[in-house]
Amino acid sequence: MKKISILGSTGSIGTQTLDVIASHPERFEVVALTAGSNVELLADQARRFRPRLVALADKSAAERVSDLLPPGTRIVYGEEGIIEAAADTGADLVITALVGSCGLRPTLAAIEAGITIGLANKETLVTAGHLVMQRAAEKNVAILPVDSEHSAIFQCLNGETSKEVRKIVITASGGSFRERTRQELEGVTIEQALNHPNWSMGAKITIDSATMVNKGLEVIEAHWLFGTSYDQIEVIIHPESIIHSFVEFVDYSIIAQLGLPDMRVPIQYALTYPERYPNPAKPLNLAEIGTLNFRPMDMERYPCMAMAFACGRVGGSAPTVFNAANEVAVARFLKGEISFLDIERVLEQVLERHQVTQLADVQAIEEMDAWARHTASLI
Ligand SMILES: NC(=O)C1=CN([C@@H]2O[C@H](COP(=O)(O)OP(=O)(O)OC[C@H]3O[C@@H](n4cnc5c(N)ncnc54)[C@H](OP(=O)(O)O)[C@@H]3O)[C@@H](O)[C@H]2O)C=CC1
Ligand SMILES: CC(=O)[C@@H](O)[C@H](O)COP(=O)(O)O
Ligand SMILES: [Mn+2]
Repeated sequence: MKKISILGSTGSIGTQTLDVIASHPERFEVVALTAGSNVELLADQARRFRPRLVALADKSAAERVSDLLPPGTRIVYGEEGIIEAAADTGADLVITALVGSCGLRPTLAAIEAGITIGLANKETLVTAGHLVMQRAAEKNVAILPVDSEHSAIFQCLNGETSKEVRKIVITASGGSFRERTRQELEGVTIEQALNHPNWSMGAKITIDSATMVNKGLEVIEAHWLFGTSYDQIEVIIHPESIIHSFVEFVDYSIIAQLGLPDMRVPIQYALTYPERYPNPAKPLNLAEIGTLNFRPMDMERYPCMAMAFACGRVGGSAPTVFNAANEVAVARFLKGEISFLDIERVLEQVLERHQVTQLADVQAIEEMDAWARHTASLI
């Protein structure tokens, strides 16, 4: 039995991870589950999967959950609690499905404990890719991608080295507003922005998809996961989200990974790697789909894509600032404080005020993250 800890079990990735686990009860044991504040769903999951420990970010939520849990379940809270769930419950694999850079310390703690990471929480790699990848290499810890594009690239590479790769091509759906011009983005609503054409996901990543920040974060994530230079990473729009990404090798062979847009496929691959098992998802029928479409990325239509590439290339503190400012801008948009187009204005203005520096440790990352959040909250 592989022992699994899920950070963010009540979210979109977390619940789908439990879905996959439930379809292979003989292979997996859930040892820890964590949530922000969703007491009812976490308690329900705990009654079903019987983890040794549950953690809630929110202390009052942790107090409320105790009556709802099976006897003997340990309850912890706060960042320390999430870290305990990541590193101290005997897990073989931690699925990091928290949203935002709050995933950084728990991920590093799991790496310190020598636990394999199934990484959905891309913000962790964007904000501190150099620290995470260096420590994972030193501790000989595998970081298995859960993000659909990165799982695709990982499967296409299949162990081939970066010197054989000509380029990595990440596909983008184009998001909720892909058929709109920039002028038509004025006045779009939260509800419209949350209506992703292909994927059902948490609110933050759905907005990121609409602004194309998601793809920008994924470019930086790919750089760290696969050691690819930014010149070797390309993004194209593929509205059907059937090809999840592809790799072109030096001999111009292209290997792609295809499937219906269902996160249970990449989630399961991380859970069972290096093996493959039947999946609760549906098979892809290309004859039924008939046509797949592609168009080039338009950096003027999607300026956040250009900003992300620039931040990745500059390196140092730039991706940390880009990520933190975006987290605040998206939260403000979702609260109705700023408009959709203001998200990119906030990003531009925070980056303009930022002077790039090197961030040597987690404390430096967190200080820069706090500066960017504060600045983004004032624009
Ligand atoms: N959803 C998807 O299909 C995909 C997601 N990803 C990435 O996976 C990650 C998770 O995304 P998604 O599942 O959509 O997000 P959701 O918003 O659906 O879920 C987030 C999870 O994190 C918990 N959480 C939120 N804030 C905190 C906090 N401050 N401290 C501790 N826990 C917290 C939530 O708890 P609660 O429920 O209590 O609020 C919930 O369990 C993101 O990084 C995203 O970019 C990548 C590829 C696809
Ligand atoms: C499912 C997944 O991995 C998301 O990151 C998805 O890629 C979002 O789609 P787009 O950002 O391409 O719209
Ligand atoms: Mn993705």
